[in-house]
This record gives sequence, C-alpha cells and structure tokens, in this order.
Amino acid sequence: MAPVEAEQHPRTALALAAHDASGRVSPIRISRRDTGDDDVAIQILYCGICHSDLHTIKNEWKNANYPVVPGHEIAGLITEVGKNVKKFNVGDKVGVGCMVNTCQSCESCEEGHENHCSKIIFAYNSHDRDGTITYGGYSDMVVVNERFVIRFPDGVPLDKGAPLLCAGITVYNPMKYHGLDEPGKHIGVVGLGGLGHVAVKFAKAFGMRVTVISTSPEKREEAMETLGADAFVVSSDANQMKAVKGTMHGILNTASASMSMYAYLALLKPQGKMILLGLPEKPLQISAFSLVTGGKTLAGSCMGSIRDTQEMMDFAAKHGLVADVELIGTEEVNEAMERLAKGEVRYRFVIDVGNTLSAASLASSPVPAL
Ligand SMILES: NC(=O)C1=CN([C@@H]2O[C@H](COP(=O)(O)OP(=O)(O)OC[C@H]3O[C@@H](n4cnc5c(N)ncnc54)[C@H](OP(=O)(O)O)[C@@H]3O)[C@@H](O)[C@H]2O)C=CC1
Ligand SMILES: O=C/C=C/c1ccc(O)c(O)c1
Ligand SMILES: [Zn+2]
Ligand SMILES: [Zn+2]
Repeated sequence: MAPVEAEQHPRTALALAAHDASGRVSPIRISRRDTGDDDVAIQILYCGICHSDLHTIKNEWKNANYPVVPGHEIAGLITEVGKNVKKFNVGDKVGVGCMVNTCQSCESCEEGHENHCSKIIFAYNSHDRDGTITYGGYSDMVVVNERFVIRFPDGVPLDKGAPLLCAGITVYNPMKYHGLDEPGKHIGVVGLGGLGHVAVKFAKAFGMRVTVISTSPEKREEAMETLGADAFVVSSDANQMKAVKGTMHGILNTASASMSMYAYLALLKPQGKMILLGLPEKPLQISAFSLVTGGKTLAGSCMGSIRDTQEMMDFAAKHGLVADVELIGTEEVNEAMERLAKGEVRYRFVIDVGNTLSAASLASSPVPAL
C-alpha cells in the first residue's frame, strides 16, 4: 500500500525524525489524528531510546519508511479522551509501548497474545489503518486507541518507568512463559544494555541466581554492586566461560549484534533454553551440535501482550523496580545514538521530551513541516 501523506491529519505536533540511514534525527513538524471515540490523546513527557530505534533509523532491517519518528517507550499524561473510553481519564499517567493496534479478531488477538498478530501496527514506521505511517514517541503528543495504553501504577516514575514499556516487557515475557521466573533457578543474561540490565533486575525480583555474560569487562562492578547480579563473565575470556559451563537453566540473549552461538549455548544445562531477544542486522552463527547435544532449546520472544505489559508494570511497582536511565534533552539525541551504537549507555537513554521539545527550544534549528 502506498503511504498516504501524513499531513492530512488535522493536528500538528513537534517531533524528531530520521530522514536517511545516517543514524541522525532532526526536528520536524508532523500531523496527528483527532482523538477518535476509542482514543486517548497523550502529552508525551518522556521517551526511552531502544536499540530498535537505532536499527530502524539506520535501515539495518531494510524496512525504514522515512521520515521515521522513532520511540516506543512513551510516557506521559492523558489530555483528552474519546467518548467511548472507559479505562482512562484526563490527567492519568500512562504509557505506550511497541504496538498501537492489531486486528483484534485473529486467534492471537482473541487469545490475548496480540503481540503476535500478523496485522500488528507498531508505534512507528508502520502502516496505520488509514494508510498513513505511524510516528513514535520522539514527539510532543500522540493519539492512541485506549486498548494499547498502559496505566503507570503509583510509585513508578514516568522517566525511569518509560523503558519498561519495551525493555521491561520484552524480558519479563520470556521469563513468564519459559519458566524462567522461578526462585533458585540460574539465569544468564547476554548483553548488559537496556534490555539486559532490566532482565537482571526482574530475575533478582523473582529470586533467581543471575549471571551476566558481557563483552565489556568495565561493566562488572556495576553489574554486581548496583544491579545485583550474582556473577559476571566476560565472553571473550575462555576460563571465565568454562567456569560457568553447563550451569544455566536459561539464557536471555539481548545482544544487538550478530555472534557465534557456540560458546553461549555451552553455558546451558542439559534441556536448558536460550531465548533470543536481540534482533541483529546479520544472521547468527550456530552449529546443530550445540543444540542437539544436551537437548537444548533455542527460542525467540517478541515484546509482550498489553495484559502482560500491565502485569509487568504492576510487578515493577510492587518491587520498586525501575530502569537506570540517563536523562537527555532533544539536542543530545544524536550523540546518544552514537553512544548506544558503541554499547556505552548506562543503561537506557530517556529523552526529556516535556522539557526540551517545544517550538521555543528548537528555535535555533529550522523545523520543516512534513
Ligand atoms: N525481541 C523483542 O521483542 C525486542 C528486541 N529488541 C532488540 O534487542 C536488542 C537489544 O536492545 P537494547 O537492549 O535496547 O540494546 P543495547 O544497545 O542497550 O544493549 C545491547 C547490548 O548487547 C551487547 N552487545 C553488543 N554487541 C555485541 C556482540 N557483538 N556480541 C555480544 N554482545 C553484544 C552489549 O552488551 P555488553 O556490553 O554487556 O556486551 C550491548 O550493551 C536489539 O537488537 C533490539 O532491537 C529490543 C526490544 C524488543
Ligand atoms: O524494540 C522492539 C522491537 C520489536 C520488534 C519485533 C519484531 C519486528 O519485526 C520488529 O520490527 C520489531
Ligand atoms: Zn524496543
Ligand atoms: Zn490479530
């Protein structure tokens, strides 16, 4: 379907958009739809920067529909509700994650696993029902069907809670559905970034033993002392890897780049499971022997349903679990993207949209209309 020009929508909003595969964003004026009967309008205050945003704007997945306005860790306040809206009121603290609609009638949708709907509409870079391309949370407002809106529980702050809307649910979901939420079990977390660091926190909240497997020796101290990991293994150190061989019930693999799976699969116990979460640009390298020997399972997991996302947020509130964030202004996003590409973030950049994305704050840079 050819994209319909988005300026047909009646409302204007400010946003940051990528226009090419350079990995950079710049201010833009976009349009948003009016608040429909089943919609809420949200003033966006914070938005996390997920590595998927970077994969997408660099066109690493070869599906970018420029201009791309990224952002699917959206937190803010409801400013308007449509006449059929039942769950929310003006002023409520809410969030929006990776999806903003699905078909609502297929088997996956009916079973409450709408994250697996083949007609899923992602928060950005996706064809919406009216043919326009969706724009994400690097923007001052958004209009979303209420079914795809998450309530922020008391005690979860909007800035540190925003990353839970993608990173949080993406790691919580496989823990819940693969039996990796049981006290005493040993879980490995590959990659200590946005997903990885919240995986450590959820696993500890479930009472598990957690080992981080990282390419970055400099993350050891923080992983163990601040995040609460029980052990830290540098993947390039054969002795360290050997010491934990065959000890893990499960591994969450959050690496954003391609890798050889051999040494990582060797860390699993017989019948252990590795769950792939990372979506690298290039294929992974794997030998059948790594799986067949020991009867191991290699699985994938994609985000989580709206029901599970709300459950995860409520669990986070109960356990005082939030992301470790570096709060940045809109003018720092391009530098943040460069640091994210190098694995330098501790551990999630969150854009302070409410305080730094306004026509006045962008006055020094031209804001082209789309
Ligand atoms: N399945 C799903 O539903 C979702 C998938 N994703 C995907 O998950 C991945 C991670 O996202 P996010 O946590 O935001 O990214 P981050 O960049 O924050 O973290 C990724 C981490 O991967 C590790 N890493 C990087 N390169 C390599 C490598 N060559 N070998 C091993 N480890 C490596 C680094 O950790 P260290 O320094 O510790 O080695 C890095 O910090 C992305 O590909 C993203 O697109 C994201 C959300 C949802
Ligand atoms: O950050 C989350 C992205 C998840 C995702 C999963 C599957 C897929 O095809 C995507 O384009 C994104
Ligand atoms: Zn994401
Ligand atoms: Zn569906």
